[in-house]
Amino acid sequence: MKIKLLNKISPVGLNVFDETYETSDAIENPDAIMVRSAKMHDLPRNPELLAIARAGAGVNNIPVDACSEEGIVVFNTPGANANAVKEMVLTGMLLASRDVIGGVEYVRGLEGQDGVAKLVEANKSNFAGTEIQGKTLAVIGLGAIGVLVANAAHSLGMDVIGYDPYVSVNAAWKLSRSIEHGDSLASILPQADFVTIHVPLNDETKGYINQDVFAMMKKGVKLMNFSRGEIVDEEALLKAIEEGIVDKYVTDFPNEKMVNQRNVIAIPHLGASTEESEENCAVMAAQQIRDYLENGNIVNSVNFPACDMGVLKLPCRVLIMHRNVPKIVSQLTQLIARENLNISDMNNRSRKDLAYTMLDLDSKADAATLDAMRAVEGVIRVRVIYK
Ligand SMILES: NC(=O)c1ccc[n+]([C@@H]2O[C@H](COP(=O)([O-])OP(=O)(O)OC[C@H]3O[C@@H](n4cnc5c(N)ncnc54)[C@H](O)[C@@H]3O)[C@@H](O)[C@H]2O)c1
Ligand SMILES: O=C(O)CC[C@@H](O)C(=O)O
Repeated sequence: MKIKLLNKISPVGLNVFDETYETSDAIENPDAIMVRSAKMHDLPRNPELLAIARAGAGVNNIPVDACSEEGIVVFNTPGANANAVKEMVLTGMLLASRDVIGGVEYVRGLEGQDGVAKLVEANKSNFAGTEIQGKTLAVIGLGAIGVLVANAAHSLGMDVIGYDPYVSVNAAWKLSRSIEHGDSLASILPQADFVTIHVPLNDETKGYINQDVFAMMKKGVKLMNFSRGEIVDEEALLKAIEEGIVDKYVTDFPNEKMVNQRNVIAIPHLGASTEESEENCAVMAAQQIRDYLENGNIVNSVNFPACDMGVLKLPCRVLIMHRNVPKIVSQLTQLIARENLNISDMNNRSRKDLAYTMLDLDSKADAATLDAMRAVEGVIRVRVIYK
């Protein structure tokens, strides 16, 4: 099996692959791709490609809809880098509260001067600020990262309110009971001294923090964006800075416009850049790819349903990706029955308009049966794994 690496992937993750795998950035016609932030929308996809694993959370760099149409499973690694991002958000809030960066630059500028200790005491008030304890933090998006940030901020003495119209049961369980939640942005933003955004970038959230949303915010708010640059409307942001609504904007997504703006602290996308997080993401992504290539199991996909039949023990497993419409499964099983093949076990799962069927057979399926399955209307891809 050939795994193409589109970004630097932690070697600990690559160790998940045994000697039957080849991993490199130079591979052509891969069976699977491992990627971090590389933009894949304009890259060609070879017909053999079965899976793309995003060693991270955001999948906006991957053409997910096109992959679904081509029967390519897209995985991500939910939660694997959440702690790293949480720590960076806390750093961002502290950097926005006192001018630590300006202060450090000031001290550097004193090189070669006499009386440095006296000078810093005379000028330190230029870099003083406020504490985060006792302030109110609004968390937009209570997923893997939002929950960790909310709980950590609460334990540092902040009052925390959150908003997430699609919050999962799992995330809700993890959220500290002291954290309030609102039913709209308007219900959480007016009282917040700090706002932090933890939502995916998609059609709904592009430009989410716009002029109307800035108008809901308290004057002097400090805004953290460790999600994606495009979630914040930059024109509206610059206006909000000008008007004193936003006191500091801390972003992990610098661009040409943001590199040197007043009151903007731009960090070079370091949210997930820790040894621990890179290892966690790479290991999880590699394990998911291996399980899919070797057993056809789908865990943590963002386009196909979760479907897991464990390690393949029978002679043959047929994997069918298809539309979630009536009569497909019955047609597939009839084709198997026609050849007198026995289905020992099966699983069928759906997600929106896509479905996935796994069939464990007591003997090998012949090429003609597999081709007949491929010809069923609504079938996207048929793959077979032999033991
Ligand atoms: N800076 C970095 O290095 C870094 C690292 C990891 C993730 N991220 C970004 O952070 C995002 C969130 O990561 P996560 O691991 O917490 O993902 P997640 O899927 O666990 O959580 C996202 C949450 O946002 C919520 N949400 C979706 N639309 C919303 C809306 N319109 N309003 C409010 N909430 C909404 C979802 O219900 C979900 O609970 C990722 O999609 C990625 O873009 C950045
Ligand atoms: O891979 C990275 O360094 C960043 C990952 C991050 O943006 C994510 O969405 O998980």
